[in-house]
Amino acid sequence: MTLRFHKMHGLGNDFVVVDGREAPVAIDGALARAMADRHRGIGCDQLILIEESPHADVAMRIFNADGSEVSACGNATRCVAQLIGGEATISTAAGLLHASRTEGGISVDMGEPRFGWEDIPLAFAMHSAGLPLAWETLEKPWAINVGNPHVVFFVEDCDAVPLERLGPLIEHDPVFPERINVNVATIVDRGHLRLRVWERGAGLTRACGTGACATGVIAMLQGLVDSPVTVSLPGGDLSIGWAKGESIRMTGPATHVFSGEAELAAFGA
Ligand SMILES: N[C@H](CCC[C@H](N)C(=O)O)C(=O)O
Repeated sequence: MTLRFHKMHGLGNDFVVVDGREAPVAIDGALARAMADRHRGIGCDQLILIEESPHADVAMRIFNADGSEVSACGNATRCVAQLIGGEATISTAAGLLHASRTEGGISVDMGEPRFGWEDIPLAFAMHSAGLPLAWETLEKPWAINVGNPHVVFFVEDCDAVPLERLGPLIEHDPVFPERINVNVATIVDRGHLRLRVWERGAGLTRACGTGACATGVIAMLQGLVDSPVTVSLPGGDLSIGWAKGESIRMTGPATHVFSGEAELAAFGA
């Protein structure tokens, strides 16, 4: 079977997007892993499957490069919205997301954040204190769910953190039964922070939309930045806006690189 796909990225966080609306495709973790493989497959951080939805323009399923299926991906949400015209409601496992075209690219209402949840039994309410946990120099993280689970560490210089070593230790720590996305952030000023992310199931990425949402909200809750805040990731900038009781608003670019075809058999399917 021939598979059509779109290669896209959000600030270098790259995706293979398969539109299953025309020709339904059965994608499981093994196939996602094979397609995401940068040597034997097409290569991407996440594989994105678009499907029909009875209550939205489209449904979007998200598979990390390791084949794990997850419920939110901010950068991919902007890419899918752009692919289907810019204005879109997108149904995900984390809920119904609304996207619109703006001069900054694509804006997405990412839903309201949640603090403390079943995946992190030790999670404290955000206004009290960070979790009483530490991994070498990284300590007292803040836990937040923005459709997927994140911990956020505020550090003096996020570029100096050995995230390629500490990231997997934290991601796979048993305190996080669903694993975790790991964010290390440095406040620049009240309108700007820098961020690097070790993503659950994908490793170091050039950008993480939900990580920017998670970090921006916690920095606002801690009174460290105003809303909106510019989040500078290795791949570029996102704008994050939020106020208590409201949906997080993420704005940034979405890039279509090329479209292609591949035989499913090439991935061992
Ligand atoms: N690694 C994430 C999914 C992708 C998130 C990221 N690529 C984004 O743009 O939000 C997780 O396992 O929850």
